[in-house]
Amino acid sequence: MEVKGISQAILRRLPIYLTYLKSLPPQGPVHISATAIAAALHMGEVQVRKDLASVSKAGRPRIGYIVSELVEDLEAFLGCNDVSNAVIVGAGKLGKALLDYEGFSEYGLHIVAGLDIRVASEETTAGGKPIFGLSKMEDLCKRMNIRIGILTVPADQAQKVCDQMVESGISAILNFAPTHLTVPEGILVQNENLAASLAVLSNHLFEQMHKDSIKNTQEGESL
Ligand SMILES: NC(=O)c1ccc[n+]([C@@H]2O[C@H](COP(=O)([O-])OP(=O)(O)OC[C@H]3O[C@@H](n4cnc5c(N)ncnc54)[C@H](O)[C@@H]3O)[C@@H](O)[C@H]2O)c1
Repeated sequence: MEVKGISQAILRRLPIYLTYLKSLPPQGPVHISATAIAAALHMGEVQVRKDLASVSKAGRPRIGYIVSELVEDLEAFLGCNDVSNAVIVGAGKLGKALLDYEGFSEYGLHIVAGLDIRVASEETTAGGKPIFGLSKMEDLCKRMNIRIGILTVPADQAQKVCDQMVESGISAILNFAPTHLTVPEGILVQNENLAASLAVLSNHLFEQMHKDSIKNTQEGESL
C-alpha cells in the first residue's frame, strides 16, 4: 500500500524523524544533516537521506536541513497540521489509557470519544473524555466526519467491531486486538502489537547474551 507515492515502510519511519527533531533543544544547531540524524537514530544513512528527500526539498549539500523547515515539511506531509478526529472502540484498560493520552494532538490526532458496549448512556474518563454506548458510533462518526478508528476490544469481538466501524464511515483502523482483520478494499488497517515488539527486544538480548558467552568461553580458553 502506498500513500502519496510513498511506501508504508517510509511512512512508518517519518514520525521517528519528526519525534527526534522535536526532541532537540531549541537552542541547538540551526542545521542538521541526514548523516547526523542517521547516527543519532542508529539508522542507515542512505535510507534516512532518501526518506527525507521524498518529503522535503529543503536539504542543501554539505549543510543539510534547517531543523525548523524539516519539522514543518514532515508535519505537513504527515498531516499533523490538519486535525483528524478519531474514536476509540473498547474503552477498557487500554482504551481508557489511550483516550487520556495527550501526545496524539502533536500528530494532529484528536480523539473525540470512546465507545463501549458496556456503557448504557455516557461515562467520562479520569481525563475528562466522554465514553458513549456503541449504538452512538454511526451517528457520531457520520456527524463529525470521523475517518480514524482505534480498536481496543477483545480479539473475539474485533472483526464484528471492525465491520461496524467500516459501516460508520471509518476508513483507517489502528488495531490493537491480537487478531487479523478482514476489510474491504480501500480500508487501511495498521496492527499494533507491543508483545511482538517486546519479543524482538527479547530476541535481541538473547542473541547478545549468546555472543557474550561465546566470547567469554573463547577468552577463557586462550588464557
Ligand atoms: N497490541 C498490544 O500491544 C496490546 C496491549 C494490550 C492489550 N491489547 C489488546 O487490546 C484489547 C483490549 O485490552 P484491554 O486490556 O483494554 O481489555 P479490557 O477487557 O480492559 O477492555 C475491553 C473493552 O472492550 C469492550 N468491548 C467488548 N466487546 C465490545 C464490542 N463488541 N463493542 C464495543 N466494546 C466492546 C469491553 O466492554 C471493555 O470495556 C485486547 O484485544 C487486548 O488483547 C493489545
